[in-house]
Amino acid sequence: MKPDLLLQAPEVTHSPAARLVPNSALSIQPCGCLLVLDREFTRIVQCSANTGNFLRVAADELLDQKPEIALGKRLAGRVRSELRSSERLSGPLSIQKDIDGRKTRLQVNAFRSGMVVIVEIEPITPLGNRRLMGTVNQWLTKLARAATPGALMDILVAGVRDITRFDRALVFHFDDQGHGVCLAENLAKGLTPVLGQRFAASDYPEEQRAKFAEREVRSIPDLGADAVPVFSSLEIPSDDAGRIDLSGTVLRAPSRRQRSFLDDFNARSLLSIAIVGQTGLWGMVTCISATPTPLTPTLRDAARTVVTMATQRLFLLKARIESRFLLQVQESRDYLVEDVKAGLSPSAMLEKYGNDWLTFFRADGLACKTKGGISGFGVTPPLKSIAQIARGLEQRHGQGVWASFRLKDEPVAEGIDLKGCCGLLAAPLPGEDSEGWLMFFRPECDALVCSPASERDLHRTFRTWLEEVRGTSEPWKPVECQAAGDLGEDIALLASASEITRLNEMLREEQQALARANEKLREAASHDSLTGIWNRYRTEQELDKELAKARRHKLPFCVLLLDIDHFKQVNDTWGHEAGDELLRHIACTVDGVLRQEDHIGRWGGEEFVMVATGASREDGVVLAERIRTAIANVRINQMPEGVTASIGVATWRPEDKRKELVARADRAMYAAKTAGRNRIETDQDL
Ligand SMILES: Nc1nc2c(ncn2[C@@H]2O[C@H](COP(=O)(O)OP(=O)(O)OP(=O)(O)O)[C@@H](O)[C@H]2O)c(=O)[nH]1
Repeated sequence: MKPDLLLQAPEVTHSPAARLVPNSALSIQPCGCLLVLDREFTRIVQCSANTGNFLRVAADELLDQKPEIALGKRLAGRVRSELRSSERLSGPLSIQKDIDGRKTRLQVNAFRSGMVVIVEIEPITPLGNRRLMGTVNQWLTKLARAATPGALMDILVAGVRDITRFDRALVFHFDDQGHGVCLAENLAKGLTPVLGQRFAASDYPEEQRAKFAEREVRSIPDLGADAVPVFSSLEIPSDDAGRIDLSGTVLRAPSRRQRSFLDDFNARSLLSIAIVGQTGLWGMVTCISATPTPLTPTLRDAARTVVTMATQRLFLLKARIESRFLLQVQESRDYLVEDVKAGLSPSAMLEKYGNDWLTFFRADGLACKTKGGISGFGVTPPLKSIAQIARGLEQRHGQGVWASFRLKDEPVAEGIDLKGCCGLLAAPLPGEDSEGWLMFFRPECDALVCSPASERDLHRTFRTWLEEVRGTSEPWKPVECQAAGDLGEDIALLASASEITRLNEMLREEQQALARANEKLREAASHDSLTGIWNRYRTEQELDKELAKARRHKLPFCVLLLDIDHFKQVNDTWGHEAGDELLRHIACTVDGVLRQEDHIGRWGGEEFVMVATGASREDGVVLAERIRTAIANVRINQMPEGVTASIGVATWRPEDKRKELVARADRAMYAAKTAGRNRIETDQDL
């Protein structure tokens, strides 16, 4: 038999009762009936066995006939013309039939599925005195006012349950890996909550999720009701049996997976409505009851309207959260511009912004690796591990933002101590020869931390999920990766500015050290290391300056040469160190006696030279006397007795050179020594 035979019903002009051959692959729920027509909508090629209950025409009378027999001329014409230009009716149509003596409205839906058109027919049962419009409006208003996704979900489950009267309404969300979690729940008193319940992606495989996202609504009013077979008038070869896809109709019989899901909850009826985002199935609203719960299409559509509205609001709120997040990061970036100017270091930057960034990026730890080093903030792997990961990223990954929520399985982290960090978002710090990274770390997923109260609470799916996701963190959102990349660019600027500041700082310090060394050298070249006063070289320079000044301005000045008396005995008696100490004290004492413009220098050993500018011989003698008296009063700890000094005073003569002037002072000093020491002599007679 040709494979497309089932679609090619034989031409039948009268309406003899057709032979009923059940299609073993197809069955539906008894709450409605189903017609399968050829693609031109001219022949009923298959139909459910229960058409008589709804359409007043038995299945064998419908098979191979025109759709008008079942739907009436007007409705059939309308369906035919709408399906000429689209895949499905723009909205449900309705017809009225006399069923058991009562006028009953039937909702008719039709859509193309492969090579056939499927028509589903369900009775619209009256709502009694329920005012559905008002109820739906009230929930839509509440949804429109929800300020957070969490509040929105709570309103959604309350609303859907209020409309459908199921025992329990739940919102499940699928994460990027397809793992599910129950985010919101509204349930009748006495039922055990399943809020927070997780289940593994494998429990609801990708393919089924994708299909559900397309058809959006699944309704099983009574799991226990006998399935109704679908008939054809011809034997359908087993290869062709499943060629008609009923997954698009709300009437299809429950699958094994749905049965086991409902068994897990001890439930008898189900309504699921998909929450579909731009990237596919985000989650679903699922209602379940322990008893059969008939749901007229009107109520089902009302629940769907509420879910559709909630879906739009949810994505709006999420978009707002994302844009608030980006704004917060942008604000930090604006501040960073100032920090770049101020030369803030990366570690200071982490101190300044660390807490904010951890909150924005929902991370526990943060690290910044630059050429200058690694700084960490919050809970991170050890700095050594961070350096290893950074090296791995450079070698294996190159430039660009890199993220993982299962770090331990990544080659870049192989054999590295991660200290429990499971997620890493790494943004490169771009630069000429950059080796820098900004890294955010996340711990193991929160849900793994909560341990179930008992083994019984370890629901099968939760246990599977636990096995699948152990060692993973919350995944990183694309918007977080984008923001981290932007932040990385600014931090790269900050890091290089800080590096320049650091180098400048080093340069300045080196310059200062050099200046200090030079100063010391200069000091050493002109000062006596023991007493700190001028040395002989510097004193000679001063003498030359004074001689030139005297010659130019005819201004007299005196040179006093001082020699401590019996200094050898001081050393011999009190030790050399006491001698040094005494020399320091004498230098300091004499310096204190001199006027501001006069100078003292160490001439050698225990000899000192004083230059008294603008001083006459008499002035020189007075000064020498003051110095002699001051020295006689000097005492140091180690030496109770004082010392005396002999001073020679020489006065400038116009023909003087330095040597002659000092020689006269020296001779005068020797004269003082010879005359008995502790006295003053001048060069008057020399
Ligand atoms: N402690 C100490 N002693 C010094 C220093 N420079 C020179 N002397 C000592 O000073 C002493 C000078 O001795 P002399 O030149 O014999 O003269 P004097 O003992 O002072 O006797 P008169 O000058 O004749 O009164 C020597 O013993 C030197 O070793 C010094 O920097 N520290």
